[in-house]
Amino acid sequence: MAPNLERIESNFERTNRKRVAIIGSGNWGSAIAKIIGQTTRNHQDTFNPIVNWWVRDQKLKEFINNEHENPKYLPGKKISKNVIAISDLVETCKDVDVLIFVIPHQFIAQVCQQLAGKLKKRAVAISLIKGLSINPTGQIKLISDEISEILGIEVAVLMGANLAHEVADEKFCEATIGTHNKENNGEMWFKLFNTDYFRITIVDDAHTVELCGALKNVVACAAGFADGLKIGENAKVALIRKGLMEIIKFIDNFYPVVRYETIFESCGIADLVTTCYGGRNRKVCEAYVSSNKTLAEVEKELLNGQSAQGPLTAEEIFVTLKSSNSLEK
Ligand SMILES: NC(=O)c1ccc[n+]([C@@H]2O[C@H](COP(=O)([O-])OP(=O)(O)OC[C@H]3O[C@@H](n4cnc5c(N)ncnc54)[C@H](O)[C@@H]3O)[C@@H](O)[C@H]2O)c1
Ligand SMILES: O=P(O)(O)OC[C@H](O)CO
Repeated sequence: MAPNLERIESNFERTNRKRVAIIGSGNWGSAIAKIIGQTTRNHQDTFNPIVNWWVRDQKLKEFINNEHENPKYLPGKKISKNVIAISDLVETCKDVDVLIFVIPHQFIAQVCQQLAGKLKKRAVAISLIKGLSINPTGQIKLISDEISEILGIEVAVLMGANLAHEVADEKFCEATIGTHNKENNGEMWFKLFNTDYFRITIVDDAHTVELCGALKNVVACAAGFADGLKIGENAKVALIRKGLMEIIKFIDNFYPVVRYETIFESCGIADLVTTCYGGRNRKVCEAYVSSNKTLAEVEKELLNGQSAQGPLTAEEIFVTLKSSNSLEK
């Protein structure tokens, strides 16, 4: 660590300011690291500005700590020097008060299991992960619930119309934080994420926020198919509208907690629309339906190690619907 950073850190070690760790260094993880680098420096009354960042790959970690940029997942965007890449997961999260989970959803269980019993007692977390988990009997589980069960900590969620490359360019957007009780940590989450170009709204409706974020990826796949098949803009929008109705029906059925006003926040219709026009799920599914390649092949060719979450989520939902006899003939 550079000597000036050591000095800053030792000053803050003596205070109660919260230590933050980011778990995930992909496309969104890197855009978020850029924001958190800024907000923790801007709010040194609340946060220790030295942020731990889990970067699995050793070479990538070294490059990031020298150049302050993630060349694989977010090339050309500088991340502030107070965000320190660490390749050991447990070391990244040691003595940390606030954990930000931002990895593709298929890896969350194995990552959390490595951290079980090793976190600070009063740590809290937020999940930026858009996806679902499924248990052996075919029932879906929210990723935030999975994190909470494995680690025994409170978990909020952040979802929204947030294409990572636009956020990294500091183009204006909104995002929704879903909490279970915003009196608890709402102010802290706002300070940690809100900037002049990344505008946060907080709602006490974490389940709806998270389900909107996960389910819109499936509709985005359908939008990609529509583009690949060239069925026209009117038909594509009809599909998005019907997709939204399906999302609401699914939430009503499996998590009857839906608050309709939450659908009108950034996590709802806005994210659905942005993903169906500018997202990776759309792109991968358009290429898939226009070629003879498998989804895995097009994902590899187009995304360079990034992960489209929609196809996996579609599979998880299919299993859930089948096991609950909810599939329409
Ligand atoms: N990219 C976006 O525009 C965007 C925006 C909002 C939300 N999200 C959501 O954020 C989540 C993370 O997306 P992302 O874009 O940062 O990731 P990504 O799609 O770029 O995937 C790369 C990440 O996966 C990790 N990874 C690969 N193999 C792994 C393994 N075996 N174990 C653990 N981690 C592994 C890599 O280290 C890297 O952090 C997803 O749920 C996504 O839907 C993405
Ligand atoms: O690129 P996608 O399809 O994973 O979507 C990215 C974000 O979720 C858009 O908000």
